[in-house]
Amino acid sequence: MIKHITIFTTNESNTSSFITSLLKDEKPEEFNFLKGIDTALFSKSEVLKFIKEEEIHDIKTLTANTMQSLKSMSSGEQKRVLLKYLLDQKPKYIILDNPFDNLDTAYQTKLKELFLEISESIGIILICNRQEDRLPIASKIYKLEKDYLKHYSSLTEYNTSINNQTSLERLEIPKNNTAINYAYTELIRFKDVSVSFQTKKVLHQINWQINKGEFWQLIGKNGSGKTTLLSMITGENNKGYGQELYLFGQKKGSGESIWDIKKKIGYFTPSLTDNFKGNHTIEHMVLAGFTDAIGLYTKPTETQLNLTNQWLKIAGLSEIKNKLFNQITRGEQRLVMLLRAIVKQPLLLILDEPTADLDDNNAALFVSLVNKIAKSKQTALIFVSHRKEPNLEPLAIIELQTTPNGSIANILK
Ligand SMILES: Nc1ncnc2c1ncn2[C@@H]1O[C@H](COP(=O)(O)OP(=O)(O)OP(=O)(O)O)[C@@H](O)[C@H]1O
Repeated sequence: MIKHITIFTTNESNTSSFITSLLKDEKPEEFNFLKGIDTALFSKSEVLKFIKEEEIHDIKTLTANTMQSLKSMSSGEQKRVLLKYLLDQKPKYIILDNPFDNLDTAYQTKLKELFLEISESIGIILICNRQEDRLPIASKIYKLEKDYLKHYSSLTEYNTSINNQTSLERLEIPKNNTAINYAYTELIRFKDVSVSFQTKKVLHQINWQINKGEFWQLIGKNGSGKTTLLSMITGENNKGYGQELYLFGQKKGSGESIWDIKKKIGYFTPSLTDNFKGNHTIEHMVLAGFTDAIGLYTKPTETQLNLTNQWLKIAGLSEIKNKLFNQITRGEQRLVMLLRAIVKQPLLLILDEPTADLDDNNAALFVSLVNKIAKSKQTALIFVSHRKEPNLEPLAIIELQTTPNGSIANILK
């Protein structure tokens, strides 16, 4: 008989080593039934494996039917081609590692239906750290506590075991008197900006103005152009040349320095965490945000030390500030990276799917810190997310809506 299993994880769980153990010959006892059985893995790490294979060995497995490279696909598109490939292999079991992360809500709904449909013939081992991601098919429920699997007899029993701790200390956001002095209201302005890649039209006549201290949420389906839009602000994309794109008052391509722009922007996306080997202390990681360096190479000023410690206190990380980055949990790492991006008090802070792969508790903590930063009005924010994060309080929403000519922008306030 096919088994369907749900394993709830938190950011304290050793999820990746647990998944590796499921695929090895020596499995946790409860999973011995997988021995010798074809088992597929649907996860972000598998996408990365195929990207590497394509880049290093020029092997196009997931993208065999397209000219486009896997790396240049949007994160949602990458997950779609991976799932199609895996299901074509007709596995007996499939491990779904946080399958709904990075996917738009319409596709999440479609996927849930698909998983229910395939569950007739394929066993599903769902690993998820958000409650809303569970599927109504599990015959067994576990929670992975570090490396230990704890069994629950029902979902109700699991639910009552969770303790929610979501508030941050009621402390004031520190003000950095050495932050960039900027006298104007307008930070960024797109006027009828369009972008295409070869024949693919991605953005169509975008009009969007971001003013000082505003809190924006950016939403839109997978592939609608959110990352492309952000990359035009951060300077990683030169499609803005010759168009009416104004970054901090300067027209794109009018001789502005990319370093000057970067100084005014804080940027965070979860994959940035991978750039850090983790052998710096938390305090040093945050301090290094003043210079955007990986480690701390210059002696910090008294003001920088002071600000860093105030931020650590707000995020509740003061007591562990001397721990190494690789010794703390994923949720704590995420908060540290947020502090690192905010500590210099940039004019604009971009958070690209910052809560992906956080558990409910840590996502709520992260969101409450973001709301706090937004309320201080010292920094404008753009928060990209597919999930409806409860309690997120943006001032306005910009939605990219796909059309055959590329996505148009709808401003929802
Ligand atoms: N260098 C490139 N070459 C070809 N197509 C590209 C390139 N970069 C992006 N695209 C395409 O542009 C479209 C927009 O991609 P983008 O990553 O901006 O979407 P997104 O809204 O961020 O998606 P997601 O929510 O899935 O992350 C996608 O269809 C993508 O495949």
